[in-house]
Amino acid sequence: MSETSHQCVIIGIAGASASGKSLIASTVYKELKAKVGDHQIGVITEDCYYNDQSHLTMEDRVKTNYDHPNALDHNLLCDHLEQLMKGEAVEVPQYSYSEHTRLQESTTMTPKKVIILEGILLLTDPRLRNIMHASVFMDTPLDICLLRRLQRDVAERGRTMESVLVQYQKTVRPMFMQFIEPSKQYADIIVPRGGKNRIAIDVLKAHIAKLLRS
Ligand SMILES: Nc1ncnc2c1ncn2[C@@H]1O[C@H](COP(=O)(O)OP(=O)(O)O)[C@@H](O)[C@H]1O
Ligand SMILES: Nc1ccn([C@@H]2O[C@H](COP(=O)(O)O)[C@@H](O)[C@H]2O)c(=O)n1
Repeated sequence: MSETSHQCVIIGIAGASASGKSLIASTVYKELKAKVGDHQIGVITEDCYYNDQSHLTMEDRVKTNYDHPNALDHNLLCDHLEQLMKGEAVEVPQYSYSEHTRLQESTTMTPKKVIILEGILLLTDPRLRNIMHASVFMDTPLDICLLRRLQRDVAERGRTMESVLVQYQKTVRPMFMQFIEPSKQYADIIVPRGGKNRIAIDVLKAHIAKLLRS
């Protein structure tokens, strides 16, 4: 746990792709928002900070390793979190998984008391670990993650089944082994089974509710 937070507390949720990070973050957010309002709590997704690749051909964009830390602009993410902690609003980029580029539009994030930050490589970066007040690792078995990613990427991210399987073997699984799994050691809480783990949701809600009262 870091002592650097001022007006805003950051809770990080990391883990494999399709391990349930977005689902648990959005469930905690929606259930707390209903009680405290959305001026107190927000969610930021690390995926919004993928490097813009509009200067590359589609062929080169498809070949990119999106599971390596170099694919992400953590400098911008750290700058934004520091601004939020100082009480300043930021423009969070929007990302297109089908085009592999940043969109022209961004989303304004006003300062919040608590920000839930979710993403695969968050705990690999010491700067982000230091900013976090608490961290969670979604420890869902990889075969379940692959099944869920396959369904989600075909339904929602404009992918074919074959492209998901090729990418999984080439980069997703190897990068998980090299970077993401070893970062589990830095988590305060390890959540098994995925984004519907009710006890984990309630523990996170109780922790955040306590922070909001303080
Ligand atoms: N425990 C669970 N049971 C059933 N489906 C789940 C569970 N956890 C996550 N999912 C589903 O799996 C898919 C991937 O989850 P998501 O939260 O998007 O993962 P991540 O953000 O880690 O990539 C989504 O369609 C989500 O609804
Ligand atoms: N252009 C992109 C950018 C990212 N990905 C994949 O997204 C995964 C991370 O997002 P999750 O919501 O699944 O955590 C990551 O594993 C990248 O492979 C992509 O396919 N294309």
